[in-house]
Order: sequence, then C-alpha cells, then structure tokens
Amino acid sequence: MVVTSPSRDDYDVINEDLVIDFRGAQLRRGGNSLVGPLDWQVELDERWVILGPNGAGKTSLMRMAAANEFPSSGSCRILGELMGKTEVMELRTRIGLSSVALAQRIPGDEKVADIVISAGYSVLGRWREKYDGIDHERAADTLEAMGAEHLSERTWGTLSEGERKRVLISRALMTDPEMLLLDEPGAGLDLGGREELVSRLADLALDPDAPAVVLVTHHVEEIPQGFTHAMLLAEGEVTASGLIEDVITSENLTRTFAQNIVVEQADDGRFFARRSRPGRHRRAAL
Ligand SMILES: Nc1ncnc2c1ncn2[C@@H]1O[C@H](COP(=O)(O)OP(=O)(O)OP(=O)(O)O)[C@@H](O)[C@H]1O
Repeated sequence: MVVTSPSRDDYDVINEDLVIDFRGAQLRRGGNSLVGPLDWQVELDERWVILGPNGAGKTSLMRMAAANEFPSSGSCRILGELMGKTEVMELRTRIGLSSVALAQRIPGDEKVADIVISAGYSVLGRWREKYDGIDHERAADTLEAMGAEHLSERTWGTLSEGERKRVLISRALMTDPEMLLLDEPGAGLDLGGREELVSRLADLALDPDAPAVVLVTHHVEEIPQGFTHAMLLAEGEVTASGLIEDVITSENLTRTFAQNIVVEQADDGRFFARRSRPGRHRRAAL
C-alpha cells in the first residue's frame, strides 16, 4: 500500500511485511531527476506492475529496488535493509532480477545451466565458486518451472529471444529470492512467446509461496492474472498507484500517456488497451 509522509520514527521500526519501503526516494543524474521523489511500499504477498511511457523512470525505479542504485535523496529500505547502511552484495542475492541490462552482459558462449546457477553468488558465469548438488537441483527446477529445462546445455548465443527471457527468469528464481524484479520480460517476444510468458508469470503470481513480484512492462496486455497492484509513472512522477483495478483505468492511462486510451478488462482478468478515435466510424460511413 502507498502511504503518505510517514514520520521518521515510523521508518526506524522495520515492518517485516514490507519488501520495499521507499520514502521520498529520488534518483538524480547531472542535475536531472530520473524518478521521484516518491513513496512506495510493497508487501510480501503483493504483485506489482509498473507502467509508463518511454523515459518515464521505470528502469531507474527498478535499479533502486534492485539495490543497484542508491537514492540521491530520500530513503530506500529493501527487504528490511536500509540502503547506505547495508552490504549490498549480500542483499542482491536475496533479490531475483531479470533485465535487459543483465541480458546484455551475458557472453554468447555462456552455458545456460551456468547462467542460472551462478546467481547464487550474484555473478555471471562460472569461475571458482563451489556449487553443491542441491544448487544443481535448484537450477534444474527453476529451468523446469519456466519450461526451459531442455536448454540447460545450450549456450546463450544460440537461444531465441523467448528462450532467453525464460532463462533469465529461471536465474532470477535460482536463489529462492524474497523479491522478484522483472524489467520488461516480454520485450521482443512474438504473440505466442508473450502469451506463454504471461501464463507462466500468472502461475507464479497466483502461487501463495512465490515471492513478491514487481514487473515493468509497456503493455497492459502483458499484465498476468494474479497481479494485485500497479503504479503508473510519467516524467519520473507517480500518476497513479494502488490496487490494480483502481489504477489501470482509461482515465489514468489517458493522463499518463497523454493520449485518449481506452482500457478494458476481460472476464479472465486480462487488460486490453487501445487509443480511442472518436468519430472514425461516423466519418467512414459518410
Ligand atoms: N545515467 C543516466 N544519466 C542521465 N540520464 C539518464 C541516465 N539513465 C537514465 N536517464 C534518463 O532518465 C530518464 C528515465 O530513464 P529510464 O530508463 O528509467 O526510463 P524508462 O521508463 O525505463 O524508459 P523506457 O520505457 O524507454 O525503457 C530518461 O529520460 C533517461 O534518458
């Protein structure tokens, strides 16, 4: 839930139900604000989607949530740890992350099984780390959960875009994370690949034992069933945030994307959006 301006005293008492607790968090570069200042609280059992136009600050927000950036001002508490007062390498092993930036750092000759298992050390690829049988089993299980077990001996460079996405999410799940951050997992997938991914993410979202999930996407069609909350961003600022049904509305999307957007929700809970073009049919009929 989003709360407004809590006192510092509240913040010093760690709320164990919160995986993310941002208070006035802002990320700035070169005098510009990339995102924030914003308040954001994510509870253990919540599944959030972040939407907004290109450049809205979604990835910047995720970088703070992944403990890859410290806030320039305000405070970020992640899994109970206060940024700036904690060992981030250790914290990162508790966070499952799938992002384009991570995908770009994987060498083409890296074996899929190694990409997944090396998440245990928050590194990419095998070097001198020691893994137990249980780690190998866990890697096989997470690949299987994403329907990618048959890829374990393949190299990264030989995978299709859809296969890569599934391997990245398997890696993100490897450490049994307390929070899963998925930055545009559907980008570049064809319709079948997107639907396959959305269905697997719905299974995850509906699993009561799964970690808290934050998903960044450009398309409301990619919001899996089971997602509970949403945040809309535009120009680094929150335009709407809260329960998904209250946030994913035509009015909020129109304001956020500065276009007349109509959104509909199907019986199965999936959202569909398009730009409305009033008068088009009438003109066509003339
Ligand atoms: N290191 C940086 N230095 C300066 N500006 C940056 C930096 N990183 C991002 N930005 C700018 O911050 C803004 C937000 O970027 P961000 O990548 O967070 O947006 P986004 O919502 O994820 O965009 P997209 O949907 O296009 O991926 C953009 O205007 C971007 O150009």
